Amino acid sequence: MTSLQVTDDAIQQTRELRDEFQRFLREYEFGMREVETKIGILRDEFTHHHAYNPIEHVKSRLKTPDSIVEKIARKGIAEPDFERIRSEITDIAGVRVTCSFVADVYRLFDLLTAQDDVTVVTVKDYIANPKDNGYKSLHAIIEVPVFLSTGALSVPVEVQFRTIAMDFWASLEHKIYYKFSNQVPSHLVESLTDAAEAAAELDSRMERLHREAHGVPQRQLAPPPPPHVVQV
Ligand SMILES: Nc1nc2c(ncn2[C@@H]2O[C@H](COP(=O)(O)OP(=O)(O)OP(=O)(O)O)[C@@H](O)[C@H]2O)c(=O)[nH]1
Ligand SMILES: Nc1ncnc2c1ncn2[C@@H]1O[C@H](COP(=O)(O)OP(=O)(O)OP(=O)(O)O)[C@@H](O)[C@H]1O
Repeated sequence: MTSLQVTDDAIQQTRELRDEFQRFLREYEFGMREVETKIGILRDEFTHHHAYNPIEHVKSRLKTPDSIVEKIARKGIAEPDFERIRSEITDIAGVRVTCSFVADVYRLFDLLTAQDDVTVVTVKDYIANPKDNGYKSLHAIIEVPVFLSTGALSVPVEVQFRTIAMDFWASLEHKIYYKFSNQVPSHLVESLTDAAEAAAELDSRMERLHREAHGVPQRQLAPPPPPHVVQV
């Protein structure tokens, strides 16, 4: 049996790499918390001043080290260092905002991205342009400042805005793909696409109902995205 010789130097280097990785992830956690705070303030302000809460729920997640490593491999990043990972993987910090209605999705997006300290990096409007499988959501990579003892840092955060119906569909679709290890039988793929249409129809009906009940003028459904939205 061969014995593994681990030198003190190697142990020290491994510890330093671990510490650096933890520091790296912490920056994203801080960025995520900044965005959570911004969304929380918008929700509270809406609730108090407009007697209406456009947000159903907010879910945040920090990508796990395993998921980061898997994505590095998938993207074919040959010699990953922290700088490379920072520039290539922009969804290490993620916040998902689930809204009641499609109009609220765009309203929240506008209110968040109009803030002075928020920089919009990319926007993918999968509501105006759903994916072939029927996936709908509005995605934005934004950068927010984080103030550390060493100075200010700009941290990218992926924010996904969607309705409850879109969220329900996406979560089921994700589970089905996981269950079949991405080899989903074609009849299920078709059913999922049909279900996405049914979810979109439900969104429209619920929004119409809501507007009628509150005496709000009906809007043209499937509105043109705001001018600063980059189409996919
Ligand atoms: N359930 C489900 N989620 C999706 C789908 N497409 C995108 N998403 C979610 O949205 C995230 C980002 O998707 P995109 O904005 O299209 O990003 P991308 O083109 O995959 O680019 P990378 O993030 O660089 O891989 C994914 O990590 C998922 O969380 C889909 O078809 N089904
Ligand atoms: N921006 C986000 N906000 C909140 N949750 C998210 C966000 N993006 C993904 N998630 C959720 O986090 C969980 C794990 O995601 P993970 O980082 O492993 O993969 P992913 O981001 O969905 O995909 P990929 O690795 O292709 O980017 C899943 O349940 C996913 O729905």
